[in-house]
Amino acid sequence: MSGKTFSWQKDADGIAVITMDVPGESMNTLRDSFNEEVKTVLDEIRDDSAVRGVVLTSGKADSFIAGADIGMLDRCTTEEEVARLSLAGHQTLDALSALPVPVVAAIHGPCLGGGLEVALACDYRVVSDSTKTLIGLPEVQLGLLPGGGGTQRLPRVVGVAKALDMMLTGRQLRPKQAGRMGLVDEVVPHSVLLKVAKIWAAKGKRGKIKPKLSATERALELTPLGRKLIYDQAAKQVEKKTQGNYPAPPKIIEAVKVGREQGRVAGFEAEARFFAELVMTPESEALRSLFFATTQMKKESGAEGAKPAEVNKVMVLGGGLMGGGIASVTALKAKVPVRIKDIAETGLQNALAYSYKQVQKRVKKRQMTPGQADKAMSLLSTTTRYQGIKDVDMVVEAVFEDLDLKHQMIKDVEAHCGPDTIFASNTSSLPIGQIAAVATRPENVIGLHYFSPVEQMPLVEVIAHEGTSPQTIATTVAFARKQGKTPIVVKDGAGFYVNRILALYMNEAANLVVSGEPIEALDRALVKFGFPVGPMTLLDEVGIDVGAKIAPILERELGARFKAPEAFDTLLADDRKGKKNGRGFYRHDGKKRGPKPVDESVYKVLGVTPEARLSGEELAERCLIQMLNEAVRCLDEGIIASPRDGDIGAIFGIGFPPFLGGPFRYIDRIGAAELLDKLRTCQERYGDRFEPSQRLVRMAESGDRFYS
Ligand SMILES: C[C@H](O)CC(=O)SCCNC(=O)CCNC(=O)[C@H](O)C(C)(C)COP(=O)(O)OP(=O)(O)OC[C@H]1O[C@@H](n2cnc3c(N)ncnc32)[C@H](O)[C@@H]1OP(=O)(O)O
Repeated sequence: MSGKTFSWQKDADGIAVITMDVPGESMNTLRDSFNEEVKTVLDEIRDDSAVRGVVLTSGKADSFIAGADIGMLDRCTTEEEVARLSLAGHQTLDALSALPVPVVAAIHGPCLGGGLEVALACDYRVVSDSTKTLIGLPEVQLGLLPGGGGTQRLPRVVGVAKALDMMLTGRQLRPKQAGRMGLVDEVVPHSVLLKVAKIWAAKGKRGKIKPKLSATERALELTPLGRKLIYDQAAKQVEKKTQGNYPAPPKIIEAVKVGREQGRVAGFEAEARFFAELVMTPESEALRSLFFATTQMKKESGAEGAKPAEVNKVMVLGGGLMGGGIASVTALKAKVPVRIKDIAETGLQNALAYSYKQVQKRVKKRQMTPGQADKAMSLLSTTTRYQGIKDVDMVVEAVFEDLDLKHQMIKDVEAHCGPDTIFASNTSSLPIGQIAAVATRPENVIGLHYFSPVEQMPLVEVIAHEGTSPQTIATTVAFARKQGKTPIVVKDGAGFYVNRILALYMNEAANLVVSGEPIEALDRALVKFGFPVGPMTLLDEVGIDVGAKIAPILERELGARFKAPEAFDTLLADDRKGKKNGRGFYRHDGKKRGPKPVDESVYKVLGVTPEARLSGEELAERCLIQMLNEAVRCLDEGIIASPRDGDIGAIFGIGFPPFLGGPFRYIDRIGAAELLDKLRTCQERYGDRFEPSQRLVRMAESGDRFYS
């Protein structure tokens, strides 16, 4: 990068406009090297007695500042180096604040992390009402705290409780939300942003900042005892949510507390120190790697050289939970017309109701206007017959896991749709090659595997069988992205990647329950390890019947290590399908929210007396090493193209603990030799399902790692 990032110009009214525009980059990010340049600009402005006010804006079309350059943080090797960066940033922003004239941030586009910290150092903030404008401190998602003064300045502007909420969740606010909170002073159309910012700049320096607080909030915020309640409550919630696995949230609370209770100097000093410590933690390193991985993946087409075709009309076959969800993200996210087909009217009504519920939620949260909701719903239509679909570009089938049924669908679609229509199957276990076997145009057949609940789960697996054309792959990948998903392209094979590694983990959990380990202890152990829910809760959610249906397919295609415990059949014989019929491992008949009690009668059905013999760590480890070993096998067999895809797939598809960076980063962290050792011990004790993969054996010998 060369050239200047900051320039300034004074207008006839004496308002100086500073423009930030990092040369050669699509987005502005903050770097250490800018401090000197900013200092020079501020000196020049201070020396110009004709300047009455300052507006700080971005020269980029659609971004203000997306935060500190994460790559710069990644290159730091010591805490001292990071602390120096943070303190230098504090000095620069203090100098901006200390200008004798009012300073206004004119914000359009992402204003995140260090970007918001810059804006907080200004006297006023004016933002565009564009959907591109996002305001927040997302550092916690990188395992960090705001290190540019955010932990100190935000509480002064919006109050301690709201500041903690923003920093602990990392959530990004829309302009109007930020306005309601008092974080920004005015929300205006983009076209008049600069003009309005200049009016604010002419108003004069702002006096003492007072957060907008309700009477109850004031009672809490303005007394030491009240604030103690806020800190304690936040700490309790953080512990519950993170199980102590993430080091950043407690540091965020501590930095706010030090600043509020011991004063400005102590607060800024604590922030820089904690920031430096956090950048060096393996948790932050893993979370930063996710940012780099997902950014890199956004640019990949899935098939080199192929250009995606436009998808202007979609059909979804099957109006069940998955079909309804797929139709919903197609209409609401991708904004593409979608026709749902089901043999039963009730299925269609349920699918429409699913989308209606989604839009209502958004309207309630003011993420959508009622007009936008109506428009989104108008993109959905239903049918019980193949009609009006000649021009659909993509058909996504989400019917039962039955090969004959899927074959029939391919024949129907080929008979009723055009020659280029893509047939995407949402099968979770059947190899796509087998589904495509009856197709006259197998190049149009592909797997597009969503996870439930579709609107929440960020991953999709795109599965190309041997005959899938590169164009079909590229179109499907681009379309999944339009639906707001992160696609990974995986090779064909039973269970693909995610369900394959999940199946062994779930089987092992079931084996542990069958051996008498208490259900809640097992779930607790894996939640403590960092999974969002335990395996038995997950099985109840997904459906014991679904697990039982997939298991034999995986065993037949992949071998005896996938043999599920016979317990599945025993449970089904007792009519236990999980949450869907209210009979599973847990009781589903009580209150809707909060933890459910274990249905003790399940032990009797399984013929076991529950007794905890293994520790939580041992329980978690036994399930986990099965998942890790199988992930390595998938890499070896080319099911996933890279450790990066395997890590993203496990985190976004299963909820593998993000702070560990995914199975492959985790293996690198503990060492292949250590994992091999654990697998061999289990193989001796429990059998060959624990046989280590060949690649792991080789890596343990050579000391190689997945990531350099
Ligand atoms: C001291 C401070 O407190 C510490 C910090 O500020 S840490 C950083 C906090 N900020 C963040 O976490 C925001 C990270 N960025 C994002 O979430 C998203 O990029 C975004 C919402 C801003 C935009 O998303 P989107 O429009 O999809 O664009 P996206 O493809 O992600 O990014 C565009 C480019 O900007 C880069 N970029 C965005 N934010 C960046 C950042 N903070 N650091 C480095 N690069 C960044 C991306 O790497 C990408 O670069 P490329 O074109 O060379 O590949």
